Amino acid sequence: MAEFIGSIDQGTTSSRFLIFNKNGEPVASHQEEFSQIYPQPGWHEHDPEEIVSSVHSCIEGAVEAFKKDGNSVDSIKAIGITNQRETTVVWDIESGEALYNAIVWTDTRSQAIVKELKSRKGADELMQKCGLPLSTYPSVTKLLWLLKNEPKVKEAYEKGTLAFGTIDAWLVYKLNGHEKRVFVSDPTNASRTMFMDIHTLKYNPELIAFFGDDEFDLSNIHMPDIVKSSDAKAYGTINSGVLSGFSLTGCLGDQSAALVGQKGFDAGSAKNTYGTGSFILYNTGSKPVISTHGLLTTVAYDFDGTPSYALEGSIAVAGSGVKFLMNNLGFSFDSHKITELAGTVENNGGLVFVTAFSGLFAPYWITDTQGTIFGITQHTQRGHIARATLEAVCYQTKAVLDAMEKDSGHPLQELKVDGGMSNSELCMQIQADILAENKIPIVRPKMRETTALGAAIAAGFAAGVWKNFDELKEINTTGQTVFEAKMDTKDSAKMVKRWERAVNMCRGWLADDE
Ligand SMILES: Nc1ncnc2c1ncn2[C@@H]1O[C@H](COP(=O)(O)OP(=O)(O)O)[C@@H](O)[C@H]1O
Ligand SMILES: O=P(O)(O)OC[C@H](O)CO
Repeated sequence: MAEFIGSIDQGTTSSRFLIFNKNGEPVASHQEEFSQIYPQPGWHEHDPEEIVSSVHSCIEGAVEAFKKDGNSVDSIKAIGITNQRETTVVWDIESGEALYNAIVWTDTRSQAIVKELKSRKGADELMQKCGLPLSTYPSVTKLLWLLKNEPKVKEAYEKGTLAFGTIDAWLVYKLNGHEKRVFVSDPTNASRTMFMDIHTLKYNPELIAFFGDDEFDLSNIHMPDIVKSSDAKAYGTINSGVLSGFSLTGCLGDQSAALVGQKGFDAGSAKNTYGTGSFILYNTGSKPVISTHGLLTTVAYDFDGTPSYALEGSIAVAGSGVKFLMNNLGFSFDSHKITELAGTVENNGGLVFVTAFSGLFAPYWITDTQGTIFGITQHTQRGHIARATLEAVCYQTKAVLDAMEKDSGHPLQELKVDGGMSNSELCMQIQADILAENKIPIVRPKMRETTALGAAIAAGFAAGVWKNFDELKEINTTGQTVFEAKMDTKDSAKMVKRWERAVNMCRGWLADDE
């Protein structure tokens, strides 16, 4: 009988469930968007219960389509999970009830907390221990904000019932059902909290102590056990719905999952996923490389207790810039149309849009700035703004790749791409043009659900559907599109220079008391 693997992909803007065959082809899928809550400037929340219900509903939708095609549910051998990372959920371990909305990775409300943490003794050593710089991005600063500002969270802390987890841990806990108390996280997710030692893949008591204070001892908070990304038992089973009783056997943060789905298993391979944000991961092999050029160190995957690591360039705004033009400025109702609009002009007309809605992440890490458009004249059209929005992510990608080259000492051979925004031919051509001097081809696979595929691979390994990387070699190799620079290197360099000038000019916009 044919074997299939299910994959839950819980992203920032939507949840999906896909069912893959052994050749890595999706045979059924269902996707649902859920509410984006922006209570104040810089704040971004999700309803944790809505996230769980959207996942259940995607499973029902995809399985229904799967059955309609004459397949039997019993042929689904395993289920994997992949998820938006850093997004923080707190709940009461006694009741299983969430105590606050999930604080999303993009949220910048913890800026004052970050500033205070930076002044603490030992702040300079954090990077060496956990691979992440202090910023509003990792989960820990969101957790601290919740402890200090939300009475229900403080109350649970005082009772000793406060549970903290990222979306993977929350989903696994809820899909298993509260009664079972399956409370686990994989290293690719746990490495984004700042509590995990990047060298040992275990919680580091020194890190946990660093973030505590006289009021809060963080070692008293329930945190998920860190287990391998591929594990036949640790993630439990789904307890309700059409896949009730089916095992969850793999879990990867979405960016790691995309690297796996792109089969970036060799040191030196790299991918960029242009989703809500854009995240470049460069496989560094079995040793963590601590960046000296503004990148993060993260776990690529840990299938068998011998982890692979990656250097990461995290860009906060990619597709969310496109959504901003649609939802806030009313440019269009469809992402695809934004690309069309960008194509109505020949170039950016002198416009640079620094899309620093959450400050600027890698490799700049500028916190005292906000989104800024430079170069508006009476010549400026909506098309220029659309184009500058696409270009912004491409410039940041170049800056990240240059940093990667410096950290690794090796120029990149090719950049594999995926994610919603990679559907835009224009955006991918702009990316190749902006990388003209680097001469890096952009390689886009035909099947672009690589994040979901990565989680399916993690789950499939534990269930014995695949046994090694060699068996995956042929998956998703036909029908790739390669984008190469068409722009003159000098023109490309001029554009990049103007971007860098804009980045420098937008520093310091936010005053200390803001
Ligand atoms: N043709 C397109 N041109 C530009 N942006 C696009 C296009 N198609 C999708 N997007 C953008 O991609 C994002 C969704 O990508 P996806 O990989 O599903 O993200 P996530 O996993 O973060 O939810 C949205 O922000 C959307 O606006
Ligand atoms: O939702 P995405 O695909 O932009 O990914 C979110 C990242 O995991 C945040 O670190």
